[in-house]
Amino acid sequence: MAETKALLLLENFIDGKFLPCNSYIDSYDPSTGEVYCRVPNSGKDEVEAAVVAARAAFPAWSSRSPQERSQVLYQLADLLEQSLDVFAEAESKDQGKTITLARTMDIPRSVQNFRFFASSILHQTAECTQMEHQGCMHYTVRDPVGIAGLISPWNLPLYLLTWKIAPAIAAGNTVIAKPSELTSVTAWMMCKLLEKAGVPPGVVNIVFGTGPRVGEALVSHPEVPVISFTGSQPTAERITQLSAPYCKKLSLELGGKNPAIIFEDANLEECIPTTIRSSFANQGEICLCTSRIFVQKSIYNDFLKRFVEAARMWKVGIPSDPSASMGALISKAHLEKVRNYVKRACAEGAQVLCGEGVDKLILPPRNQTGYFMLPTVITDIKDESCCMKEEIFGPVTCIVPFDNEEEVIQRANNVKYGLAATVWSSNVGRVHRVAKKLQSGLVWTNCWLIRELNLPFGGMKSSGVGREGAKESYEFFTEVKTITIKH
Ligand SMILES: NC(=O)c1ccc[n+]([C@@H]2O[C@H](COP(=O)([O-])OP(=O)(O)OC[C@H]3O[C@@H](n4cnc5c(N)ncnc54)[C@H](O)[C@@H]3O)[C@@H](O)[C@H]2O)c1
Ligand SMILES: N/C(=C\C=C\C=O)C(=O)O
Repeated sequence: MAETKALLLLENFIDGKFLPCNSYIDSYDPSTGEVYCRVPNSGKDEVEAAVVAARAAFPAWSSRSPQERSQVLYQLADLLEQSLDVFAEAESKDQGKTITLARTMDIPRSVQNFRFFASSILHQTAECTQMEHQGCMHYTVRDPVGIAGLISPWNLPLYLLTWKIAPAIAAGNTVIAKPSELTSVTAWMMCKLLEKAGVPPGVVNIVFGTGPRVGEALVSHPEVPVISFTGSQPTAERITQLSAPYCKKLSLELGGKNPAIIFEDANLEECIPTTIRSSFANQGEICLCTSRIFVQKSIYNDFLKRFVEAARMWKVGIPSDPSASMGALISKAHLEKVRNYVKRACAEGAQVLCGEGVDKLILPPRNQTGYFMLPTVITDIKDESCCMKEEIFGPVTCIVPFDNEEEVIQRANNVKYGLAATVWSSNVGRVHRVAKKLQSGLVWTNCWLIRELNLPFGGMKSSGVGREGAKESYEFFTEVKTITIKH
């Protein structure tokens, strides 16, 4: 681990080698607000070097059998798992999330991403049809696209980066990945495992830095025909514009304004703790987090009281505290943005029942400059309010009453996003009916964030374009060809 003046110094990883950069940017520890790491401020030159390496590595890597590539992915998964604790500590320090979440979700899921695609690549099949009246058969073949550009956000750094790297290289592509400049450490640590896992130089290249500099250089490079992006909607718009002249293949996984719909026959013993988690896990910084809770009128007051009591028990603490439920938000700017939403809601006449501006946050002296915020519950708020329409991406959730099924479906759908929803009811017919009518790429009923990696993941409307999953990622990272044989 290279360090200068006690700061962690990251390097780009290109062609199997760690390379210094001409300039660096500061990266902050969200729990203290202090600079603790320096991240390469890469640009066009670094992307060019990565393209040269990825291009050279492509013929040999894409010619390997799926079985051979699969073995490499399994090796990488094992190595990552052997270092689970150090990766979890690094992710927690870099991102601000609790060590418990990093240890039980982020890093195990990163390991699982490699194992899952190591397995699923062995089970992909082609299509074949007959046209007997014309004496023809038709079949498809798939080939890796080439060099894939992978751009990921700061909220689930290694989890989301490996969710892209694993399917891309399993399908035979070589990749250039750009993690968020705010959370680059675990991606850099992973590079140290690649050689031992048997990943040849140039197959995985990682260039660090900001979106406008290195992200745009990657998206605009003519030799990178496929871009998989997870992040915000405004950035997706920019990426779409930049890649349009090259007709690039794009996968866009974007934000959400996710509703929870709670009917009067819901099992509140399960619903309340799960909805607390779906609202506040990872400081509310998960694209799938609930931020609008619709509760049927007959149980509204009871729900509100119990939910606020539970929110007050959701402990905010320093990320390394294993008993903390919530750590620090990602940055000072983001904390300000989230707080501003609460201020705007108050100005519109909404009530803040707990959290920001109501309860006192107690932190050790060293962490008082960190980016912490209490879980915040807002009510008496109109559906048209910015807090009910825009993605806040922080520990803020709004609770409103509803009368009936038809009304709540219409209100839940009345936002530009369509990523994830939860429905709580013990009436099986209603659960199916409502799930079908929601404009949402994912609907969890009587649960949240139970992931089946085989099935399509992604959003409708402004929440994205395309899906990720066993079949979907394979199709995205390959080009299909239809061959007709006349006999
Ligand atoms: N749907 C999903 O699966 C999913 C998952 C996680 C996060 N998200 C969304 O991501 C957002 C939060 O992440 P964020 O703040 O890091 O998003 P962001 O769009 O600011 O950044 C995401 C990535 O894009 C890069 N980037 C920024 N500008 C760029 C540009 N002009 N060209 C190329 N790359 C650029 C960033 O450096 C970063 O690596 C939220 O909207 C959240 O909902 C969606
Ligand atoms: N892509 C996935 C989750 C995204 C979360 C966003 O913050 C996944 O579980 O595969």
